[in-house]
Amino acid sequence: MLKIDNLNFSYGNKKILKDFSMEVREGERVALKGSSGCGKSTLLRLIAGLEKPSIGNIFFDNNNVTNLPSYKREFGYVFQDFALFPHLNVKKNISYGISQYENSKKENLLNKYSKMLHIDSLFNHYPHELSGGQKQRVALARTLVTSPKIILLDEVFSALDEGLKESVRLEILEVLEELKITTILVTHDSRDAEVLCSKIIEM
Ligand SMILES: Nc1ncnc2c1ncn2[C@@H]1O[C@H](COP(=O)(O)OP(=O)(O)OP(=O)(O)O)[C@@H](O)[C@H]1O
Repeated sequence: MLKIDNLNFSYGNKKILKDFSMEVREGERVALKGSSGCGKSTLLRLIAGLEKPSIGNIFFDNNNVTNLPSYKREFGYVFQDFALFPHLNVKKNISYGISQYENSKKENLLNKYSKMLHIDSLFNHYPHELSGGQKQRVALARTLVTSPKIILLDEVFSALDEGLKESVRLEILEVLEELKITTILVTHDSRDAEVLCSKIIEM
């Protein structure tokens, strides 16, 4: 369903990706692993449409989306640092991307994903009042309410304490399995890849 075909990308004259190809089937969860600086986040940015390849194509459901702007791809991207809006409470952070929806639809989505991720009691809190694991779940909920066709997770566990990581991984796994959402996870941690993904691609 997602096909990356012969992608090349450089920052200036520094080559980051050379003839990179991969395929991800619908509902599959794939981990991209590799050493620091090998281009994992860059590949996610290319898939999301935040960067454009110099050569190569990205196909989604047999459509060439290489030149499609990011918002038209409808892929969800959860950043490493979660990038929550500090001046908005949890409820407003989560509903940010669906503010144009009518109220009942918005409330339904908000409630569904907040319950699923156990953050429905935190609606009035602000990001600085949340733990790392709570911030991560808010960031995930904010992306999931938009019903993305694919979810791109960039090192989303790396900011968490070791003691918390495993339980958060398992919780997130449960949600992704329930939704059967196609997922691409960037990580340098083998355990993230083992727990969450059925396929691991070494870059
Ligand atoms: N905006 C940029 N301008 C120039 N070079 C960049 C830019 N962003 C990243 N790079 C470089 O591109 C290379 C790939 O970066 P990228 O963030 O994709 O790596 P990564 O595999 O995700 O690394 P990490 O595991 O450390 O997050 C690195 O050498 C990085 O320094």
